[in-house]
Amino acid sequence: MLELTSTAENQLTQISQVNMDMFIGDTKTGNINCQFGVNELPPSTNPLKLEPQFLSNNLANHTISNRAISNQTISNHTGAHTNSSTSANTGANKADSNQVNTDVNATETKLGGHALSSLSTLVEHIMEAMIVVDEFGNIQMANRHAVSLLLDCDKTSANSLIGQRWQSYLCEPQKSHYQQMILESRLEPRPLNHLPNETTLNMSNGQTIDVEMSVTHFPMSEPLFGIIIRDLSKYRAEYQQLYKWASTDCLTNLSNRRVFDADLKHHWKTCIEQGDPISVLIIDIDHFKTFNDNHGHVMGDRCLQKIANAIKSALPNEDCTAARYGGEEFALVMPNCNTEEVQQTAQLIQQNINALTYMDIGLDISVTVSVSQGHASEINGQFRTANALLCAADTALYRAKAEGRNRINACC
Ligand SMILES: Nc1nc2c(ncn2[C@@H]2O[C@H](COP(=O)(O)OP(=O)(O)OP(=O)(O)O)[C@@H](O)[C@H]2O)c(=O)[nH]1
Repeated sequence: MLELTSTAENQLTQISQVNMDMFIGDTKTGNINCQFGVNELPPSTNPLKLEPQFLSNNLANHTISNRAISNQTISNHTGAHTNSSTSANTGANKADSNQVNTDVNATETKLGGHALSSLSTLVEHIMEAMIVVDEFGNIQMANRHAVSLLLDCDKTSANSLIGQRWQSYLCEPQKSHYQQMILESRLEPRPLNHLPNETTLNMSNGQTIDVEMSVTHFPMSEPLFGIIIRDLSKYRAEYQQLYKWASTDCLTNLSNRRVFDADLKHHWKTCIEQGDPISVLIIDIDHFKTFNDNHGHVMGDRCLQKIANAIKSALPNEDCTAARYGGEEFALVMPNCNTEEVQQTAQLIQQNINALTYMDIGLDISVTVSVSQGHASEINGQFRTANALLCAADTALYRAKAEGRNRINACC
């Protein structure tokens, strides 16, 4: 467990204090009071309205300062970090280390280094992937969580990200969007700030990851943006698993009744609005109670799975939904399908099911199963609601049963 040194603790206190001052500002004038260092803008000057000359000079100094501060902060913590600068204890690097500390002192006075070093400490210790970018999107600070996420590597130093362009990790259209927002935030006092948004990032290994990203504008003498990135891959995978469980019939892997009802409602609305036909087909296994009684429920379950596969393989296109409607009953929503097309699908289903054998599940070659089917189609305003269409298909099925089973009946 990493312990904060007293210096780091002081720095964190300072940044919270400084940030409060910065964000609260002068309530009377509306100006943001920025009190970072003696050479910075006077408190009454809005730090975002800077002369270009000042910005570029400041940026150059600031870049040095961040690297130096980052190195200094890291070297403050003995042994806890794997960073190239931790080798500063060896003789060869001692001179560099001293030079770094001198740089820090020089630039701290100029830029209000307390706030920057506090920010650097915050970035280093926060338990989220965090980077800080300048107004051009150049990464000025990064922590190990950010390296692990963006570079997909736990062993690389946080410095590997420094100087890279944050935009290169973004996908379009977000890339252009942020580019524009960053540019605008430089021209006028409209800080780029937002709560966590879902987006997709390009990783250095060429893969993409779904993340949640928030951006916080730090109104320093030159704008800095703190970006916190949270990997959503794990939550996405969990969500997809939960969605599958909530929408699929676990025995047959077809959609469940909830999805059927939702799809019927959705497709009904779309087809009616566009003047397209829509059909419903209901399929019910004949004498399934007898099958169960003769062969047992376990075999009955295997039979349901085989019938579901036979139905699935007869679907004319991916827009159609095949669902287990209940017990031994299945239903299809078929958008953009007229009476002829639903009749053809029903015939294919009947052929597939009549051709099934059950030897693969250990039953005799003589065992067969048939289904009865009823369908109805909305073409020219026959039905007022989706439910009326469903009821008509059910009535057609009832007649198919009544007329002897193993047949297809169309609603007329
Ligand atoms: N094995 C198994 N059987 C089920 C499942 N769901 C419903 N059943 C059975 O399906 C049978 C349905 O029986 P009935 O409603 O009388 O219908 P049927 O015997 O197919 O007769 P008809 O529909 O009139 O041809 C019952 O025996 C239920 O136990 C299931 O998930 N697994």
